[in-house]
Amino acid sequence: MESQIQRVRDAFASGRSRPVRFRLQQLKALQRMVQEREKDILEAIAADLCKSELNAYSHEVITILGELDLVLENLPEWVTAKPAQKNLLTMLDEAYVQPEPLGVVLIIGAWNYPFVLTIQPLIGAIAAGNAVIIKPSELSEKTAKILAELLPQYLDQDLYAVINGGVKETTELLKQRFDHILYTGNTAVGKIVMEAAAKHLTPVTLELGGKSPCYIDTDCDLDIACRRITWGKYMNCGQTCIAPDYVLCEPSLQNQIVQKIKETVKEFYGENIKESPDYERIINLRHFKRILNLLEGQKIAFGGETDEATRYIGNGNSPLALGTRAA
Ligand SMILES: NC(=O)c1ccc[n+]([C@@H]2O[C@H](COP(=O)([O-])OP(=O)(O)OC[C@H]3O[C@@H](n4cnc5c(N)ncnc54)[C@H](O)[C@@H]3O)[C@@H](O)[C@H]2O)c1
Ligand SMILES: CCCCCCC=O
Repeated sequence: MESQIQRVRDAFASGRSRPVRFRLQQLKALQRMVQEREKDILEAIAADLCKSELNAYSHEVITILGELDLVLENLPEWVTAKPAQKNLLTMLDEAYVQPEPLGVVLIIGAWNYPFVLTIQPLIGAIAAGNAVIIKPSELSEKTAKILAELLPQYLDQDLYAVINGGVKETTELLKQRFDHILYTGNTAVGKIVMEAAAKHLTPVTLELGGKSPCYIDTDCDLDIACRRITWGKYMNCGQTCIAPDYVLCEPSLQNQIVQKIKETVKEFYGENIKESPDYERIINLRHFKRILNLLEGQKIAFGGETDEATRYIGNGNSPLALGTRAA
């Protein structure tokens, strides 16, 4: 691992990641990879999360193509030096702000949107002229595998390296010095990443978890509110960082909200949700059991059917639909 990182560091030191022309060329190669290998990418995401082709494309691929278009169009302007305001100390100088690459960047991806959450930071890191070590989540193993297979076929192999592995490998990686770390995942591991980075005074960007409550007021349009909440909660079977976690409302609205969400779920996924091609599955058995534990002792409003073999939880990984509590 150390020699792999040293190879990436040497490639950065060679200076070839810096010219804007090179960055644009690498980003176009990444764009080509997504376009040419779309089928393989969608298959890998589907295998990890049981995502339909349409969902995998609209959740993950379309975002990346949009990000690439944005960066390809704007990068030349973004990297141009901008005049800086002068002061007493710099009044005789030519003063400007010039964006510079940081060096070797570590990207640690998460499993819930395994392609977009790994490739989006990669686009930014390449655009800024950095070299990159990419560590996809080991939980979404098919996507991790396809990234390790495809990226070296399209990108400079010395500047951008994929290192796959689990906690052991990530722990080893974090002992090394990086110039920036971008991590997406849970808060507990976020603290581990920040502590490891602090040892080298490495700056970090941490995209962590949290709670996303919804509030439905008495003057809301209930149909629209319930439709939007259902969409946000059931997308990717609830496995989205900003999926609604719970709904706060006047007690008088509770039954109507549960009823409207039930109806919307049926409209979105049909009578037999288990057979719906649009309804995903929980990423692994550990998370499946964790969610079942959360449901223990709760009042189930509707659904609740489970199938451990396929990690199916009927009507969603969703206390909203599965349980209601009076305020
Ligand atoms: N803010 C955002 O944009 C965003 C996006 C997606 C997910 N999330 C949050 O991420 C969380 C889900 O992610 P997760 O943590 O389950 O993903 P995960 O299990 O895939 O872990 C994330 C990464 O951390 C590494 N890792 C795990 N344990 C480690 C350890 N002990 N030491 C070092 N590295 C370790 C893994 O190898 C993986 O690459 C949720 O809380 C979700 O809300 C946030
Ligand atoms: C449509 C892209 C959703 C990305 C969500 C990231 C958090 O889980």
